[in-house]
Amino acid sequence: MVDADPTLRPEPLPEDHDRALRPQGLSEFIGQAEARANLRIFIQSARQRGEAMDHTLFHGPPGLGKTTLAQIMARELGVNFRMTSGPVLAKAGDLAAILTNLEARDVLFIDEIHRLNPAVEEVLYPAMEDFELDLVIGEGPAARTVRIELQPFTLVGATTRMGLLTTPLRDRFGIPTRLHFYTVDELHEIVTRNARKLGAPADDDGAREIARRSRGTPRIAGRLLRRVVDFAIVEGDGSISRELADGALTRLGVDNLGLDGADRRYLKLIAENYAGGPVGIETLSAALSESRDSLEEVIEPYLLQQGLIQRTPRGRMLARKAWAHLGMTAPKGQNDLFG
Ligand SMILES: Nc1ncnc2c1ncn2[C@@H]1O[C@H](COP(=O)(O)OP(=O)(O)OP(=O)(O)O)[C@@H](O)[C@H]1O
Ligand SMILES: [Mg+2]
Repeated sequence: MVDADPTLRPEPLPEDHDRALRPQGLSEFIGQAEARANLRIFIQSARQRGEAMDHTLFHGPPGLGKTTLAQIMARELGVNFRMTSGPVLAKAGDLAAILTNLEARDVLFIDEIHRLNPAVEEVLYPAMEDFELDLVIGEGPAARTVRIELQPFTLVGATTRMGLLTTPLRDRFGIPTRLHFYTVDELHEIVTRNARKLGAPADDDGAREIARRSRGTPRIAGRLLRRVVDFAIVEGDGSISRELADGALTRLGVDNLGLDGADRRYLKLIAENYAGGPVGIETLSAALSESRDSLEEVIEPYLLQQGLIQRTPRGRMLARKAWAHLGMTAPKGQNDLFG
């Protein structure tokens, strides 16, 4: 991962904490039409009943708006937003401290909820189901359990790995919501709006060029836009045309499908060293010095969605489109597999 530009990966960077570009309400949130329409109903119903909204789980690849939607929910419900994450909650007591401080109907957001420690997860079950906390006080023979009543609250969980959630946890979410990659049109709208907010207007083709090369992901669109704005200010007239966007993105190593160095290295490895596959994920992970998790969570979802690779029981295989994209010819027999 030496030559990959880290600004192109969808992991949160400090600039995400700059809230300038984050949509504040459901009506400002572009895309995810189905999720948005359903949330609107559930939020309004909870408000009319004066009750805590049901627990909600957002799952999908990084950078699609899980955290943003959780914040929007709290704002639209008119309640406090409390945020923590699976790996941060080391002990049951850490979670208990947060739960006992919630006010009625608050939203508690737990990011990376698939990484909860099992002892912490145990505490969460009765809290989610009955708004109760069973705490063990003291140690040894003197230990006793006390039950604490909690205020009704809404747990919003987010995960990039739905498959790693335990069944009892998954079953306690009344509103499981899958987020999908954005269409180019949706990203086009997001880029156009954000370019205006950043004071560097993009024309239609300029915004579309950035949208096309953002891997279906608003976080990447935001990052690429900021870099293109830099080029527009320093080397252009401060506005974004297709030529300017294309030049800037190419210099950033983002190709015309939106793939960056890490994506291309993944594809090339399978092409050049494994004749197009199938090759196991552990082998790829070792050869690329990338964790299996980051291959599965960050790199592969978009390659799969684009039809560049396929997952088979025997491993990953390049699809015909990937050979064409790499400018290479598939070995004989390969094309028969992918019509
Ligand atoms: N629908 C949208 N419209 C405009 N901007 C969006 C939208 N969704 C997300 N964004 C922007 O994309 C960035 C990433 O969103 P967010 O942090 O919510 O993603 P996430 O799914 O929580 O990612 P992760 O899985 O890495 O935590 C934010 O800067 C946010 O402002
Ligand atoms: Mg997030």
